[in-house]
Amino acid sequence: MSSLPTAPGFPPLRLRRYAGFWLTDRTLKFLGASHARFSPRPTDVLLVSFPKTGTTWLKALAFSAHLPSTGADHPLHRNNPHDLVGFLELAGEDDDGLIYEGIPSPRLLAAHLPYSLLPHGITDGSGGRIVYVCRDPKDTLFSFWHFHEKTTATLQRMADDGGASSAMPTFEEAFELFCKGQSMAGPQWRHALEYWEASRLSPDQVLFLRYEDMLRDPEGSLRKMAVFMGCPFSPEEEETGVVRDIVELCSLGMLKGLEVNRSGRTMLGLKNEAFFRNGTVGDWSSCMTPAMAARLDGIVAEALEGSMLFFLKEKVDHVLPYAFKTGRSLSDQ
Ligand SMILES: Nc1ncnc2c1ncn2[C@@H]1O[C@H](COP(=O)(O)OS(=O)(=O)O)[C@@H](OP(=O)(O)O)[C@H]1O
Repeated sequence: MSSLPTAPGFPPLRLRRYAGFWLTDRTLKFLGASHARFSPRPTDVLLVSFPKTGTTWLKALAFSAHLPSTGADHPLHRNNPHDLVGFLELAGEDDDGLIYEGIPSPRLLAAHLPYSLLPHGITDGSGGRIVYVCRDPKDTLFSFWHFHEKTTATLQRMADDGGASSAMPTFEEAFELFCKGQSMAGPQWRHALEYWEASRLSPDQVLFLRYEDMLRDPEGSLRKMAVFMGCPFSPEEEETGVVRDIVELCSLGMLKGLEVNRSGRTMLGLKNEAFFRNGTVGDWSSCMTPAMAARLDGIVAEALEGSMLFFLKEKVDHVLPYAFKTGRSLSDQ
């Protein structure tokens, strides 16, 4: 680790560049152990996201799709989604590495790791399916900014790197770091591109979703996920409105209002309330000037030029900032 390039990141944690990504010391420290100790199963479903792109929502929806009802005894009424679907990265931190071994199949797990840094047993096609969600980088940064305000102290404790700064950077400073890709698991565009390429090469193994599309059509997105995860809704469930009920239960307004999310903390010590804010598209415009937005859009477009995934500013119902086109592979860049 000490030989890797190091730099400050946003949130203000020391990051090291490894295999093209900026990772925290904590992630790097346990990465090898996570690979060694985690045994993928063909029935696993892994929910992957860059931080602040829809992880919490994806966890709630995927978890609920596996349950028969949304009644008062539903675990989401008493648990934050992060405590129902654990992060794969934590397997390396567990002393005996068995935290996920006791979960019966099919297991539902999550990760913020780039595709190229997932355990090989997952990416070689024998380790189950991956659902990936991506989001407009401008909204991602804005969301991170607000999350950071609420969680600085805990994030620093979690970082465990001694290199964290306690100072809250200005939005402009955070923007500069984000533009350089210096955020947890950044750059975001490279993270998304790896999963986009994997989804094109292996559509049965990787489902690529967009947060903006999920907002526009939550029921359709949930159905798509359920089919992909191997638990499609039956005609009876459709008839009784299960899809609508799950979407309602997992909506931002509903989850945010639950007592557990207003007062509790996740198992990692983060305030539950910090995971729920506005959940909209285009919030970035309250903090980012048009010039800043154009610069970030330009950086992303340039980084992805000629590749398979393009983030473009498109105004289709104000929720489709992306367009995709085919081109050369990431490995060619
Ligand atoms: N249920 C639901 N529906 C829609 N949107 C939701 C939901 N839950 C969380 N959010 C919004 O997602 C943003 C947080 O991102 P993540 O969940 O990826 O955060 S984390 O990586 O798990 O820390 C953050 O976005 P912003 O509102 O833009 O900050 C949350 O408000």
